[in-house]
Amino acid sequence: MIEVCGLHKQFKTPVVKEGRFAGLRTLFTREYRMKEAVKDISFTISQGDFVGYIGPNGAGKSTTIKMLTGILHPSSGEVKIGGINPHHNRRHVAKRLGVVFGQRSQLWWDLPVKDSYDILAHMYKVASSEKEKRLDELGELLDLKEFWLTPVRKLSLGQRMRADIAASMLHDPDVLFLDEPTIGLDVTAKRSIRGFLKKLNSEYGKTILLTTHDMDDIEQLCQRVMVINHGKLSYEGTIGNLRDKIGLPTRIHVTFHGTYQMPIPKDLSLPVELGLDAEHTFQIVEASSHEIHIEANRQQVKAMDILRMVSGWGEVADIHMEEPDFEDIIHRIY
Ligand SMILES: Nc1ncnc2c1ncn2[C@@H]1O[C@H](COP(=O)(O)OP(=O)(O)OP(=O)(O)O)[C@@H](O)[C@H]1O
Repeated sequence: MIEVCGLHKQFKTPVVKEGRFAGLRTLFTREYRMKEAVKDISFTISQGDFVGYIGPNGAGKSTTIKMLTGILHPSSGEVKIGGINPHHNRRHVAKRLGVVFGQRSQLWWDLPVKDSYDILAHMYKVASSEKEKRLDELGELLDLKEFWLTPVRKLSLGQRMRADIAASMLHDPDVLFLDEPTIGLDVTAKRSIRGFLKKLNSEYGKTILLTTHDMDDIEQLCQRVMVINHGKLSYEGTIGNLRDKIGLPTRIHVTFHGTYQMPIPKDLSLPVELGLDAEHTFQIVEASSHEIHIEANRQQVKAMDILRMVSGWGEVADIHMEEPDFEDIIHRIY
């Protein structure tokens, strides 16, 4: 569905002079600096995939999305959406794409929301009956009707984002590029947008590429994640594999009925390392009269093996596993 091969983007910016008449001298300068925003990126996204595209500020995410939509021309490399190059046939590809830039609205600021939809439907040549049908459906799903006739500038951020997402769906595209659609939203607004995006993907089969700094968006929505850093892809795969790759420990909390007997003295200062054998080790990081907390790298030791061992120490009442926090994992790779 989306094929990206050896994508590069360089920006040429004038070197800004310092000192007196700097602006004027910069204007006439012939000195430029090259900025490589995207370096040799290749990936494929299949139909119906929901992929997260993450990376620190300035990593090259928006530049990539702009190249995918045909807004920016790559310095080299190729993009194909449904087999078509958006730079050779932008209009054709635009019909299949819905795009939301969370930081910038595509709606007309002073017009009521519905008027913006009329203009967009006209631009995309959506028939009137089809437009009404789609607006009915989107209005219902995104709860738009309460602010249908309100000018865009008077909407709350959450309402504006819902209105923008609906605008991107008016021509019923099969691919959606969403650049930070939950930025600045409160918990309830985020939940409502996530619920809608989940539905679009699972029930309507839309292919979605999502850029976000909110790791909950990624965890709750994406089957796959791509990490970009300094313009290069540094990881592509599932969130689970990313966890394993980074090797942050899983925390296992074991509660016993009554007391338990560890094979080490309880007054020993913790953490202490235990092992199934020399290579398969885990750590006891906390221990109280009825409870122990264990940290283990699940690539090295299976949780079941640990549980088998601790069940020999006493009667296990409850077990709770805490996977490493996704924010921490991402922090490690940035
Ligand atoms: N039009 C431009 N001219 C010059 N440099 C640019 C231009 N657009 C982006 N850049 C530079 O390219 C790099 C990548 O920018 P980009 O906006 O793609 O990052 P991003 O990953 O989307 O960041 P953020 O998370 O902050 O939105 C940055 O160093 C940015 O300053």
